[in-house]
Amino acid sequence: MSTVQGAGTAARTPVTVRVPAKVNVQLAVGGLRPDGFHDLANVFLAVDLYDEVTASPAEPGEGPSVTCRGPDTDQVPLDRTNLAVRAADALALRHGRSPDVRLHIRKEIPVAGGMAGGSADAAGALLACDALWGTRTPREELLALCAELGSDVPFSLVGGAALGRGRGELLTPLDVGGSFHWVFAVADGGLSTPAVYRECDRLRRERGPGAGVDAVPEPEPSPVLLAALRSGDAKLLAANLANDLQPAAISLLPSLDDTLAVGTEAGALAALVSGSGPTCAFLAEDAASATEIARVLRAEDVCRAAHTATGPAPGATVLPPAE
Ligand SMILES: C[C@](O)(CO)[C@H](O)COP(=O)(O)OP(=O)(O)OC[C@H]1O[C@@H](n2ccc(N)nc2=O)[C@H](O)[C@@H]1O
Ligand SMILES: Nc1ncnc2c1ncn2[C@@H]1O[C@H](COP(=O)(O)OP(=O)(O)OP(=O)(O)O)[C@@H](O)[C@H]1O
Repeated sequence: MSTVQGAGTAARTPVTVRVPAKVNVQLAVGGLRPDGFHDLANVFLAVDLYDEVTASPAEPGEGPSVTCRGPDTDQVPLDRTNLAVRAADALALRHGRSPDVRLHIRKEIPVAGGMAGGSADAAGALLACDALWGTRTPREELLALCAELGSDVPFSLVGGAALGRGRGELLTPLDVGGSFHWVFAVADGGLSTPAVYRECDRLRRERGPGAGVDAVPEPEPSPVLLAALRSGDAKLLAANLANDLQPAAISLLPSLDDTLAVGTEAGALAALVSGSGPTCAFLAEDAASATEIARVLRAEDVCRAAHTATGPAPGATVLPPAE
């Protein structure tokens, strides 16, 4: 049996971790910071649309490799820049060991869709490699590694619902009093997150001095929105959904306006762009309404795919070994 020095026992069989997508029910974006990030009040909700990351043993010195299956995975890099590989590298460095692992990603989360797909894979790979290598990294250290890998990655690990401050990595868990029904309309192609933040700054600058990027207020979570989550009140949540990146995403991809309008016409309580987009999110009254909204979105041909999902969903979870 192989063991890792100063740590637990390494697994000889593959470890699979399931990780949820997210929707931002509030995304309040502050001014541009000197480090190139924006301060946020970011209210995350995890939904039950999942990627699965499997970590399998590799030969000593082989290093990390990754394969990926699912829609649009031709856009996912399979080299050292893949976020799952970067996570394996970061964990191995932390433990002073060689990052020998074969990673496989089963992808359901839209690629470059504003639903934290790459972040989910990073969180999944961290947890899967930690179990495979028996490195038993304390939760706080895993969260710190997640934050190094990306602003959304800590939330992918914890799931549920949380308020993200700072650049989104400083999390406070939130109580949720029920399950919310969603429909996600996946666009053809993706949007680059940095490009959407840049466009947000540009639009603010365009509004002129005094109203533009220099006069952005401190982002704050909405107390009414947090109360809606706590009570599980879908109508109250719908009335308070807000995404400061939405005008920027629509400016870069104007057809999103049509997608949002079609889902609203089909009976959604509210519609918004998910994070940096271009996936559009529709909050539905119940499961039947969600199914109907998804049907109409597909029939009207305003998206490449429409998925129903519910949230909150659990964060990254090690699955029991397959029989
Ligand atoms: C849009 C959201 O998905 C909402 O949850 C996130 O803010 C984006 O999180 P992410 O994809 O994990 O982003 P990161 O990998 O940390 O950063 C990518 C780029 O997005 C921009 N970025 C990201 C987060 C943030 N608070 N401010 C930013 O301006 C920066 O240009 C940064 O270089
Ligand atoms: N494992 C991965 N899965 C998907 N994309 C990845 C991965 N690793 C690296 N990438 C790169 O990251 C880019 C962003 O993809 P991702 O799916 O994370 O976007 P996103 O969901 O919009 O992110 P977020 O919502 O966190 O801003 C992709 O275009 C791809 O080049």
